[in-house]
Amino acid sequence: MDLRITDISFRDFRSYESFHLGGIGPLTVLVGPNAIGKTNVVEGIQLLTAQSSFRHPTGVQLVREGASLAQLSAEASDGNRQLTLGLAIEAGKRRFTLNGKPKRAVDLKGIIPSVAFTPDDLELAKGSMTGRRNALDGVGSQLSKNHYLIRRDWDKVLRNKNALLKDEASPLLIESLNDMMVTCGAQLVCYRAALFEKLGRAMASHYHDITGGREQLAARYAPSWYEEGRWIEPGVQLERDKVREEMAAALKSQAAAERARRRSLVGPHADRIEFYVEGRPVGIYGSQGQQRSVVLAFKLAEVTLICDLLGQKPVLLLDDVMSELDAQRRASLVKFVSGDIQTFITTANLAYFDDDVLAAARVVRLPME
Ligand SMILES: Nc1ncnc2c1ncn2[C@@H]1O[C@H](COP(=O)(O)OP(=O)(O)OP(=O)(O)O)[C@@H](O)[C@H]1O
Repeated sequence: MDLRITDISFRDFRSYESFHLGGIGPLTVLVGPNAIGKTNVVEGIQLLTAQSSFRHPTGVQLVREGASLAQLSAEASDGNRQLTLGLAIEAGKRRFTLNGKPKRAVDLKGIIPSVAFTPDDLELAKGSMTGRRNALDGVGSQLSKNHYLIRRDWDKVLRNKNALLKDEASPLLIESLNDMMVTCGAQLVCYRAALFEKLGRAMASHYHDITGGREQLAARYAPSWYEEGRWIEPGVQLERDKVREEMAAALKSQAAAERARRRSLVGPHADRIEFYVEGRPVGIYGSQGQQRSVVLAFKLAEVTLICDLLGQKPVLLLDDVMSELDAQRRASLVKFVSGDIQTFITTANLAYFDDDVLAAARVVRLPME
């Protein structure tokens, strides 16, 4: 059996002085009026499981106003094993623990992964490429520590290079960073490409199901140095040495342009990701419904990949998305949820749920008495 959360408690976290939910089963629906703290619960679970929050808060924002230390914990069990994930936030710093022992965030990745789906994710189909790249790396970070670490290293080297370009440092000094850019950048591109190949295939399959087989989705990824319109061919595996060569050549040829624009133009921060529905980019040509189906397919693919690659089902966190989906897409999501994935759903309105879903769920009304 997979690890499942059985119990969560917060102290001085966000709006909660204290919060406890025990005896947690497969499906929990948190219902309550606006601003009552539904999303805060989901965010707490995401912080404990994915060691990050979709809101990207500072440490200070997570601690209840007026308090100095926030404490969060989750008990999980697979029937045999029992473990406790802990997080303390104080003076802006986060300290994670596993069974009371201090751990780095990176060492907890994948123990109980989670997939969050929030209204902000609806931007994935039509919003900026940055959002798509971050979403892809978010998936990769849960699946592999190395992906997480290399993205972190890449961000650091990119920041350094951009600072030099902004300060109009000498070309020699700027170029001295390029070796490091190539080492991290090529590695990240290779990780992304391998992951995207799997994610894209799973997305296409979910999209097919969501649309009842009426429409086809193709997900495409290209490193920043590919010319417009060129994508990595489906099924092709990138070779790291070749990617390194290509990136080094692109850095060389773009060096003057980078100096002129005073920012870095070559590297994973400028990779392109596009979703095509019926052969057209969905962000530009797609209907709202098609865009929502793409995002739903992305999220379901994320769950599928985590199950397949980690052998551990993730916790699914659905924050207020039922109201954003029409009946058919809600049905796809619910069908998936019923497939044994532990799920937490927040909503202001139970009318979005069918009776059989509610019958299978534990409905928690906030504020709790
Ligand atoms: N650090 C903090 N200290 C105290 N209160 C906080 C803190 N951070 C957030 N809050 C409060 O938490 C509340 C928002 O909670 P949350 O986002 O969980 O609401 P929600 O129930 O999901 O609402 P909606 O249905 O509108 O999305 C707000 O009243 C906000 O002021």
